[in-house]
Amino acid sequence: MQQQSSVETRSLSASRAEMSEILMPNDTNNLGRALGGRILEWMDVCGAIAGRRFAERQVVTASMDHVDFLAPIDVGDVVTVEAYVFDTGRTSMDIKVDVTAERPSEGDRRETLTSFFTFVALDDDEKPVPVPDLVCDSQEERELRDAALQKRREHRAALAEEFE
Ligand SMILES: CC(=O)SCCNC(=O)CCNC(=O)[C@H](O)C(C)(C)COP(=O)(O)OP(=O)(O)OC[C@H]1O[C@@H](n2cnc3c(N)ncnc32)[C@H](O)[C@@H]1OP(=O)(O)O
Repeated sequence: MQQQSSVETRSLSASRAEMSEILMPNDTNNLGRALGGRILEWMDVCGAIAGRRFAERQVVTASMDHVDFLAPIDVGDVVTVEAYVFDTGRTSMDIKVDVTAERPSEGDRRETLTSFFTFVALDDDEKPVPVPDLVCDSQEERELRDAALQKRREHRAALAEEFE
């Protein structure tokens, strides 16, 4: 009889999260541009949703990588945050979070920043608990996973070079 594996798995798609906001005056600095902290908050929330969908547990942010704000986001822009799990440890999940901004009337959509978060799943006693293994069932999922692994490697190598 064939032995069944008891390792729980979950697909990358199961983790995907997306949220959009209109950048309001309350979210801006005195130049009418996005407050960096507000964007980081939305990234943290979207990343946590991806982690909770994947782990089906409460999660906490353990870390986030360096962030570069590549382009301004102006009041009235539609800000979209997207996140997915691209790697897993025993109790931790690495999550890529991308932010784009757009003026629908102008038909543009700008990449404004990306970062990589680590979230840890917690059990009912708020202790780290194992997460499912990530599986990529489709070509699209494999490409998303590989793109995230590659981009994080590049980010970290560039940072290491900068601080040498
Ligand atoms: C200040 C704030 O408000 S931060 C925002 C909200 N976040 C929080 O409140 C989380 C506060 N931190 C914590 O509760 C704990 O440090 C935890 C849950 C993240 C980790 O707990 P620990 O007791 O260190 O657990 P443990 O050593 O077993 O590590 C658990 C996992 O977390 C990972 N981990 C722990 N610290 C970090 C870190 N700084 N960066 C990335 N991963 C980390 C470990 O590598 C391990 O992963 P693995 O199981 O996949 O191998």
